[in-house]
Amino acid sequence: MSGRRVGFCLSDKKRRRMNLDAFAHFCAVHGVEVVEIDLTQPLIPQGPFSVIVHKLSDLIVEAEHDSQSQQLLANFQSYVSTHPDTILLDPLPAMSQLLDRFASYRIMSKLHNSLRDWRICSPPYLEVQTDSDLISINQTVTAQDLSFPLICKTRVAHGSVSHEMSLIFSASSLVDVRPPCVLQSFVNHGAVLHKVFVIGDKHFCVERPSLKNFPSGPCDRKTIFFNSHHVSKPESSSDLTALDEQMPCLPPPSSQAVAALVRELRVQLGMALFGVDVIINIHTHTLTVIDINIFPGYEGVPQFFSSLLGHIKSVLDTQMSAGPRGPCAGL
Ligand SMILES: Nc1ncnc2c1ncn2[C@@H]1O[C@H](COP(=O)(O)OP(=O)(O)OP(=O)(O)O)[C@@H](O)[C@H]1O
Ligand SMILES: O=P(O)(O)O[C@H]1[C@H](O)[C@H](O)[C@H](OP(=O)(O)O)[C@@H](OP(=O)(O)O)[C@@H]1O
Ligand SMILES: [Mg+2]
Repeated sequence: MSGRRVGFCLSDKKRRRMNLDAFAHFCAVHGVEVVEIDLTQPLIPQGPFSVIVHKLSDLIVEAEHDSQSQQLLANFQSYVSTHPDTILLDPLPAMSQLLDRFASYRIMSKLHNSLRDWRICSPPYLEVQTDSDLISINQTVTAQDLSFPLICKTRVAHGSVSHEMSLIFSASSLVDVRPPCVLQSFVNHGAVLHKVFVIGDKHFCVERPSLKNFPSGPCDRKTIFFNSHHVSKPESSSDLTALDEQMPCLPPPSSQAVAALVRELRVQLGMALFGVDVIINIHTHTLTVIDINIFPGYEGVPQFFSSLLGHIKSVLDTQMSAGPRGPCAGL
């Protein structure tokens, strides 16, 4: 596939985490040139690009309050809009919806209906927008059928702040809620998380440590504050992830149900590179979706490089057979 230049726009952290240098070598062997895009420089001289793979989540979040980030993002958006034949993985509007847990949790809550046959759901949750929402929050928790413990997550879904969470065990501890955030019913799942990593029409399931079970219902226990990156990384191990009592092993999620979930989310999100966090309810064995991530780490997926290059080739082949057209989404 000669003459194909794939631009990458990643933070330094993400570039190191995905080992972009190694991916560039892998692609070069297969006749694809990988180019790192410098957003601080004019983009046109750096192009042209057949595909741009990016994770601009940090920049989009920073652009909310930083003029320099706003300018960098505007430059990128201007380049993309004036180069409709450059395929974006993934489209910025699709990515932006997953930066906001209010938006991503609305998508998750619809899965209950669209995937009813597969008994897939997501936990009841509550959007807490402002401090004034806290005045009636106890009544709202009850009215929205949430059950203690509750897990409290920031509205912002990506970036270092987004992983600071808390477990709230009773109404009296709702004073620990810091809006804007979501409150989600905690679902006992035996301290096992199933990460579903999606790359185009492929997906890979990876088991990870997870929060242990807690007694259902309100209890007089102090709020637990934790960072999710200390709970569900491959090496995570703490009092929070060690079960207090033995329990029978749960069956893994059905591969057909996971495939149905991925198919539905690919359509709902209009994205190719995302992760879905799934747990199995220990009481109902229901497949429960608790989180969706933009361009995750794909740790534990040895096929990541070949799958990503395969997807890049497939979207280019599709574009080639369709001929030049307007703004392209990298679906
Ligand atoms: N509703 C829930 N019920 C039970 N456990 C939960 C629930 N929500 C989150 N958790 C636990 O908290 C961990 C972090 O939650 P979540 O994935 O929403 O955070 P995150 O910061 O978006 O994580 P990441 O971005 O690393 O995927 C999960 O891996 C799981 O162990
Ligand atoms: O934009 P951020 O840093 O929040 O993206 C995170 C993402 O939310 C997930 O935490 C990823 O972890 P996995 O879901 O386990 O892949 C992180 O990937 P990692 O390679 O940095 O652990 C992203 O950074
Ligand atoms: Mg998660």
